[in-house]
Amino acid sequence: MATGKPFDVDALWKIERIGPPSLSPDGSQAVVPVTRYAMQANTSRTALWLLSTLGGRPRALTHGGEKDGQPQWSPRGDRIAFIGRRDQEGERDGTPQLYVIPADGGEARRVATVATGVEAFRWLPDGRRIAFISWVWPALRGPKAQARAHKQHHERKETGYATSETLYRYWDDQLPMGRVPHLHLVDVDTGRLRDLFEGTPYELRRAAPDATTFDIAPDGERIVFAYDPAPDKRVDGRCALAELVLATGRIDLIARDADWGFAAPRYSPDGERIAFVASHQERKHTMPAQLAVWERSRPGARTGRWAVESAEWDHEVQAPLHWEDDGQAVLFAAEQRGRRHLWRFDLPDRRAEVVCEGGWVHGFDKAAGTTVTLADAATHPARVHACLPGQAPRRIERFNDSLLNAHAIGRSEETWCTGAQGDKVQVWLMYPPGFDPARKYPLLHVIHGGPHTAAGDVWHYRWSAAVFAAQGYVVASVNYHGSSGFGYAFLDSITHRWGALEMQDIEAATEQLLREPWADPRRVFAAGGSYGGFLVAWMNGHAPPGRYAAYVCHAGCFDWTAMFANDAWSWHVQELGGAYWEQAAQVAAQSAHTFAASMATPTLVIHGARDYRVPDAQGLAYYNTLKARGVEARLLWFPDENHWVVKPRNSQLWYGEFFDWLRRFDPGQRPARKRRA
Ligand SMILES: CSCC[C@H](NC=O)C(=O)N[C@@H](Cc1ccccc1)C(=O)O
Repeated sequence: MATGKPFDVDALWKIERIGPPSLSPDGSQAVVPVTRYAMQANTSRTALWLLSTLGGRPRALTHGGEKDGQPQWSPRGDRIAFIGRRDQEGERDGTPQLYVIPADGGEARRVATVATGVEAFRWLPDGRRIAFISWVWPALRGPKAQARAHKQHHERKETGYATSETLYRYWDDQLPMGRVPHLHLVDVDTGRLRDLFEGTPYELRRAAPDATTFDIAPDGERIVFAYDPAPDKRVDGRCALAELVLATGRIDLIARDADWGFAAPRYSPDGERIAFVASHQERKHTMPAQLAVWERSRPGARTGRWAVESAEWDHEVQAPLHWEDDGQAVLFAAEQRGRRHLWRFDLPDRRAEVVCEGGWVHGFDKAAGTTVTLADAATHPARVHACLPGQAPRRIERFNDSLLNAHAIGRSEETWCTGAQGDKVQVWLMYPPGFDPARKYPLLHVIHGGPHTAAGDVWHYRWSAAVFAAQGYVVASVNYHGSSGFGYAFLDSITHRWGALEMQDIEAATEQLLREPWADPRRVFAAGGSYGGFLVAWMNGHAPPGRYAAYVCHAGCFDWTAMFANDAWSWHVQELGGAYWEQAAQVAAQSAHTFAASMATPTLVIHGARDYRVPDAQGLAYYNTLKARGVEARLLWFPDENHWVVKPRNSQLWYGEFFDWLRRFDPGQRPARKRRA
């Protein structure tokens, strides 16, 4: 018998969300950002916490910041740098800035005022300088000119955005007009700034450049970075690697191949090799990221050769990469059958082994033989574990234990069914707390997006299986054909034929689950976001009427032709097998809107106006189509949310509308509260 209160949206938002850890050089402490939300005020604050890997109690390092994020321990171990937006000496940060704080506590200090803001950074090995990313006007010289331009731009009265760029939006970001991401160097004690790309044609990739896009050599003399050499930057641009010599500013090409895309370079401990991820984009756009290593032709040389190391390993290597101290192996996370583990890839014998098992490993660090991981699972949010040499992993924080102990969370189970083409397809189930197979339960499919992502042993805030199950649903998440983590052939199997195999898999799971004694064929629902939203719209046009009692379509792709308005149009041209003006029939055959005439199942359509990945016109067109056809539909539209609903009060509304909608079409339940207008 499950004990505790039902796990609801309010409990979900009380969880303290832990971010990726950074270890002190001696491995004795980790620093993590922890975000707390206030539902009433609809706000959040992120503070930094120190976690002892040796057994001490967690300690708050910062308190004051609105959002103190991305903490990185300095190589000397004496201080921690982070990015925040704060008040200091009467000056309020207009853009995110770099701060340092003594590692044993004290006041945080702004390192410099960078008018154009700081995106991501890395310490240099001397512990006195930091390399960081800032978006700047490439033709201007010096921080003063940048500051003037930034002020002018900030104060302009016009709101229009004019561009001739191909890539001008990314997910929910409108890329800053006329600015590009440059690497900079700052002296932590003097605040002296230098734009390392000033006067060069170089810039980092424009699609969310982060700290994995560059690395600093162990001797502190060079920086390797990934950049797109094409004059016209695109979301699917193929990056090359180059190395900047700090003393002279010279930039040497490290690896460039028009057929390949490179990312996430990391120097080996001796600085003579660079590990990175490489994907053979020319062969196919779905080709996985593999582990590659570049090696100097002789010590200190500018030239070298690169080779793929993990070609025989049918997994996608996910950044960041981390060299083992002996230079013989590289650590990284990779998915496998609905879980994401931390792996160690041994270079001499090209073999991968799991070093920390998921759940889902979201972050890790390793120093002085100690590894820390940030990992969650379907039944609990992220936790931090430390693994000291020769010891079993040990949890080093208890941020959410008392909250979770007061609530009942259901059981999660990995099952399999026989899906499309006779292939085995994984299905994750989450049962309501106190599940009794002799009773009847509604079934709710929660369909993941991507399509090349996966559901699994992972905690979710926006699609919380724990919250859904607490309302009495058995939640099923099918890793349909196209999902990641099941090998390349499975991932690529849906290319140029979106919709068909995925739906066969979901239907196979429905069929199998309906054979369970607890299942009720009148109470089967399906909900999905983004590509999962596309699939529920597709199902609406293809599944026999009455098969599903109601759908929820969040940020769903409805019409692949109109999707040309999004930020990633060049990708889906490749996925669908052509552009709509060349392959009109092929594109239409994979588009949910083509089957509108068969859509008859009640649907709640949800969309955010600031979603540039799936523009809200997709959701509105779907909703309008259902209304025009006399199909019951409801629209939940957020003017201030993007692809995801991230504000506490909007999330509360989201879950409220979600459950109201399902209850309305559930013969086993009455609506919990009167429906709003
Ligand atoms: C490979 S195409 C889409 C890239 C991307 N995948 C990673 O998540 C994505 O944005 N997927 C969207 C849905 C979508 C699919 C195709 C084109 C645009 C958007 C998602 O499911 O989040």
